[in-house]
Amino acid sequence: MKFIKMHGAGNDYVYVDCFSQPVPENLPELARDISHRHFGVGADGLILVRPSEVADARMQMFNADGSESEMCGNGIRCVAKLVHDHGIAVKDRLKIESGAGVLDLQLSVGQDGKVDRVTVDMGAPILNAPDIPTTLAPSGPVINVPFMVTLPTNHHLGNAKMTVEATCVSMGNPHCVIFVDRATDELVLELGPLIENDARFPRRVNVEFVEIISPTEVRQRTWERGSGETWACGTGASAVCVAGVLTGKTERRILNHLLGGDLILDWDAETEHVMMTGPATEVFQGEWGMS
Ligand SMILES: N[C@@H](CCC[C@H](N)C(=O)O)C(=O)O
Repeated sequence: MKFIKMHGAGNDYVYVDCFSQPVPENLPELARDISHRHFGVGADGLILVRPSEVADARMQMFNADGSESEMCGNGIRCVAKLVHDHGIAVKDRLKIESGAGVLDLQLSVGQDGKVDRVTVDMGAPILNAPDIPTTLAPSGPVINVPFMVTLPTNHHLGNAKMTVEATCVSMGNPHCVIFVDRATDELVLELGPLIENDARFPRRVNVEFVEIISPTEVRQRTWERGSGETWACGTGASAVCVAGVLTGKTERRILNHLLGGDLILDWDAETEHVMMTGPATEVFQGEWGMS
């Protein structure tokens, strides 16, 4: 199986072009094996680029633990680059089908004729609690809702309880945004997995810890459902843009600094759609097979 390793702001996936070869079998198992940082290629997950009946291509994505997600913001920018640079559809506007519907993408082509940046119309956020889904409210939006987490008994702080404020947004996939003074390792690496797997999120959740730098600039660290800490999350950055406006902390257009690079987000007041702009990079190509 031929593959292409790509990343968007350091959020790295193994991409498989299923226009030129058959769709591989046992996808959850393949995602786990190929994503392994020591025994595989190493990635945050696996993304298939498949033919679509309604768009230029269809993206199907799996996290590193083999679970399938509806949508990947950094991934869809790389899918657009792959579709353009590898000759599947050489256009500067593309439609890509995902679990969150068919999205419109505007490609920016560098001097070498290859795509270097992509703007994605991420669509309108979903704010109704049962649709996110979360049980933090019976219905309606979840904004700054106190959320108590009990640390495990073997934790160095003991069986302590911590309360954070959760603002929940779905961008096709579920996100819990928590504004903090400092996004420390302790918060991201210890609270992240507890919140991801909390019963109040019936389909688990992606967790964003966000520092406000100014009303137009934030810094984000992400604990992703199914992959752990990643260096960026495009749907998460979009959810943060929406959460910042809902909580009155930021304006509609923000610059978001993530561990692996920057994204620009704009929650359009007229369309209610979130526009996300960021880089897409091809790292290398390879072949995966049993020898
Ligand atoms: N990194 C992605 C999101 C990938 C899927 C996520 N872990 C989930 O399970 O929903 C992004 O850039 O959006």
